[in-house]
Amino acid sequence: MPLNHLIRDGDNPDITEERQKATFSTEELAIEIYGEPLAQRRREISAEVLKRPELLDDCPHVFLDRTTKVENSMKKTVAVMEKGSEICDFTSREELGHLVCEVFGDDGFPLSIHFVMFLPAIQGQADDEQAEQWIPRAMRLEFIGTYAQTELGHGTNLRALETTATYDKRTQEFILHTPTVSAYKWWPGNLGKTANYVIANAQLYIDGKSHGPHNFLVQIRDENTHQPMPGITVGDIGPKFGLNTNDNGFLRFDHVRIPRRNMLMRHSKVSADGVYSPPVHPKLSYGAMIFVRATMIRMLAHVVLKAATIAIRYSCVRRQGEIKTGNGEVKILEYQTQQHRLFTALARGFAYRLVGDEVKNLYEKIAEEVKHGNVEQLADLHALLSGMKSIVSYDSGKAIEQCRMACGGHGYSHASGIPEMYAVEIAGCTYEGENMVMLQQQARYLVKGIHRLAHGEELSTMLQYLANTSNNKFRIGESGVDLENALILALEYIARSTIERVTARLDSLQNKGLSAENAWNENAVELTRASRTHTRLWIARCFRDRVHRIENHAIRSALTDILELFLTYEVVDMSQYLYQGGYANSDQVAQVKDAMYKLLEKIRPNAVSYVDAYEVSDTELRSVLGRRDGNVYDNLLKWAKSNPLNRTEVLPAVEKHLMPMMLAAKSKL
Ligand SMILES: CCCCCCCCCC/C=C\CCCCCC(=O)SCCNC(=O)CCNC(=O)[C@H](O)C(C)(C)COP(=O)(O)OP(=O)(O)OC[C@H]1O[C@@H](n2cnc3c(N)ncnc32)[C@H](O)[C@@H]1OP(=O)(O)O
Ligand SMILES: Cc1cc2nc3c(=O)[nH]c(=O)nc-3n(C[C@H](O)[C@H](O)[C@H](O)COP(=O)(O)OP(=O)(O)OC[C@H]3O[C@@H](n4cnc5c(N)ncnc54)[C@H](O)[C@@H]3O)c2cc1C
Repeated sequence: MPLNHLIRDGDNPDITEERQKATFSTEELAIEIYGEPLAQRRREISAEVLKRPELLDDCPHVFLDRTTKVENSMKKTVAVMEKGSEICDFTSREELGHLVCEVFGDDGFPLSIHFVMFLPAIQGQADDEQAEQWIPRAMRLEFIGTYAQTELGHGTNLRALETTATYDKRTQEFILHTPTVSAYKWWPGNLGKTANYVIANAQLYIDGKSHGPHNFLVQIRDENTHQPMPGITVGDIGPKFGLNTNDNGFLRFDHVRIPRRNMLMRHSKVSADGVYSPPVHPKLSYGAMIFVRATMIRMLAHVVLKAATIAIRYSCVRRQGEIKTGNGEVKILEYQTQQHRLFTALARGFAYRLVGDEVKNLYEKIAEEVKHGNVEQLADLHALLSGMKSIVSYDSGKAIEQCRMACGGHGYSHASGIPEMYAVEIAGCTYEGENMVMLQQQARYLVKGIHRLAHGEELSTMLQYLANTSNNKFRIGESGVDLENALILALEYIARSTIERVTARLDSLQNKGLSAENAWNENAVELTRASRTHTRLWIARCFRDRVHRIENHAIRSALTDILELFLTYEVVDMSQYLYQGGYANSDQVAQVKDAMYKLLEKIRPNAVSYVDAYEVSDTELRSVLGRRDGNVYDNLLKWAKSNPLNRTEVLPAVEKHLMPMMLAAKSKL
C-alpha cells in the first residue's frame, strides 16, 4: 500500500512519482492536523458537494462580473441552507466551515460577517434575556446581521467614532444618528446589499454626557420587503482589491429610534431612568474583534497552505531548464531557490495552522472566564492576539506571494487561483486593526513587562523569558544542545534584547524630559520590531511544543523536519539581531543556513505528500495549476477557451472600433 493516499490512475506520471516517494502516511498526517472524525468527515463533505450541481460554480468565478458573483453566492447560500444539513452537521463549526470553503471559496459569502462577528458579538455581549430573544432567530436566519463599527473618517481610533446613540428617557429609546459625512459607517462586510440588522457601534450619550463607544442592535431593512427602514441610507462601497463577492457597505442613521433593550447589556447597562452601569473592564465592548483576531489565524494559515499546495504540485509537473547540461529538463522543484521559497511557505503554513489551534483554545478558555466576570487574563490575550494577527497576516501574505511568483507567468494568471488568494489574505493586515497599530498595542504590554521585571514584580508565563539574562551566547553546535533548543534560545535572545533596547531608549528619552507620547512616537518603528520578534518567538515555541506532543512517530518525524526548517528560517531571517550584544558570530549564522539548506533536501521527496495531507479538494482549490491529478496544460487550454472573451471569433468591440480605424487607415494609402 503506498503511503500517499491520493495516487490514482490517469494522473500525470510526474506527480504520481512524487506520491510514491512518501515516507509517512498522508492519511495519518491529515488525522494529526484535523483530528478524527473530522479528517474523514471533511472528505465525505467534499465528495457530497461534488454530487450537487446547485452547490458548484457553472464557470470559473473569476470570469464573472461583481453583480453575478454576488447573485451566485446568494443562490448557493440558499442551496446550502436547504440541503446543507444532509451533507454536514450544522452544529459543528468545523464541518460547516469546511462546507462553506468548498462551496464559496475565499472571496466572501452573504453570511460571513453574520457568523464571524454579528453572532459572536451577541453571544459575548448580550445579556441572557437578549440572547434568548435574538440568537435563535439569527441562527435560523430569520434575519442576517453584520458588525458596523468602522466609519468613513475613523477605523483605528475607536474613541473618535462619531455615530451617536443618545438616550431619550421619556420614550426609553436610543436615537442613533450620523452627524457628519465622516461618520457614515463604511466597510462592514455584507452590509451593502445583504444584511437587514446590524450591531452598530456608537458613542453613548445620557443627559449630554458621553460614555464612549457601545454596541446596539439596529434593524436597517424591512424584514418583508428588504427596503431600507425609515432614517436609513445604505449601499455597497464599490469594488475592492479583493473580496469582491462580499458587499462591504456604507450606512447612515438619521435620528433612528431603537428600544432601550437594543443596547447589548451583558457588560454595560442603561436603566430605564437613564442610569449607566459601566463594564468590569472598559474594553469588553471590543469582544467581537478579539473573537475574529483569534479565529483569523487559522483562516490565514489555510490560505497559505492552499497556495503552497498549488505551487508545490505545479513545480513537480513543470519542467524547465537543466541542472546538468545534457541530462534533460528537470522539474522546477529540483532548484534550490524554488525549494527555499516554497518549503519555507509550507513551513509557515503548518506552523500558523497548528499554532492557530492553540490560539483558538486559549481564546475559548479566557472568553469563558470573561463571560463570568473574570478579566484577569484579558490584557495577556489582547496583547497576544494583536501580535499574532499582525505577524500571521503579513508573513502569510509574503509566503503566498512567493508561491505565486514560484509559478512563473502562470502564477500571474487567475487560472492559478493564487492572485485571488493573495488579495483576500492580505486584507488581514488591515481588518481587525491595522498591523502597525496592533503591533504597538502589544509593544505597550512588552515595555510594561520590562518595567515590571525591574520592579521585581511577577511576569506572566508568556513573558518569563525576559528574566533569562544568562542566555547571552549562541549555543549552536555545542555538545548537549540540540538544534531546536539552540534556535529557540536564539529567538528568545532576539526578542529579549530588542524589547530591552527599545525600553531603555524610551526610559532615557523620558528621563531627559521628553513626554511619554513623543518618546513613544520617536521609537515606534523599533517598538513594532520588538513586538514582531516577541510574537515570532511565541509562535516558534508553541509550534515546537505542538510537534513534541505528537505520539505517532512517523508523523512527529515528518513534522519535525518542517519545524526545524521553520526555526532555521526564522533565525536566518532575523539574524541581524543576533549580532547585537555579540550573541552570535557569522560562522554560527552560516551553520544555521547550512542546516536550513540540508532540511530543504530532506523535505524535497515528501513535498507533494505534505500538501496532499492537508487535503484541500480541487473544488475548494479552484486552481488549474494545483489540480490533484497534475494535468495542468490541457486544462489551462480549456480554461482559456472557456473565457467569455473567446465566445465570438470577432469581438463586437473590435468590429465597432478597431476595424473601422484600420480600414480607414488602409483607405488613406
Ligand atoms: C461557521 C461558519 C464559518 C464561516 C467562515 C466564513 C469566513 C469568512 C471570511 C471573513 C473574512 C473576513 C472577515 C473580516 C472581518 C473584519 C471585521 C472588522 O474589521 S471589524 C472592525 C475592526 N476594527 C478594529 O480592529 C479597530 C482597531 N482599533 C482598536 O482595536 C482600538 O481602538 C485600539 C486598540 C487601537 C485602541 O483603542 P483605545 O480604546 O483607544 O484604547 P487605548 O489605546 O487607549 O488602550 C487603553 C488600554 O486598553 C487596552 N485594550 C485595547 N483594546 C483592548 C481589547 N480589545 N481588549 C483588552 N484590552 C484592550 C490597551 O492595551 C490599553 O491597555 P493599557 O494597559 O492601558 O496599555
Ligand atoms: C476587507 C475589509 C473588511 C472589513 N470589514 C469590516 C467590518 O465588517 N466591520 C467594520 O466595522 N469594519 C470593517 N473593516 C474596516 C477595518 O477594520 C479598518 O479599515 C481597519 O481597522 C483600519 O482602520 P482605518 O481604515 O481607519 O485605517 P487608518 O487608521 O486610517 O490607517 C491608515 C494608516 O494610518 C496608520 N495609523 C493610524 N493610527 C495610527 C496610530 N495610532 N499609530 C500609528 N499609525 C497609525 C496605520 O498604521 C495606517 O498605516 C474592514 C476593512 C477591510 C479592508
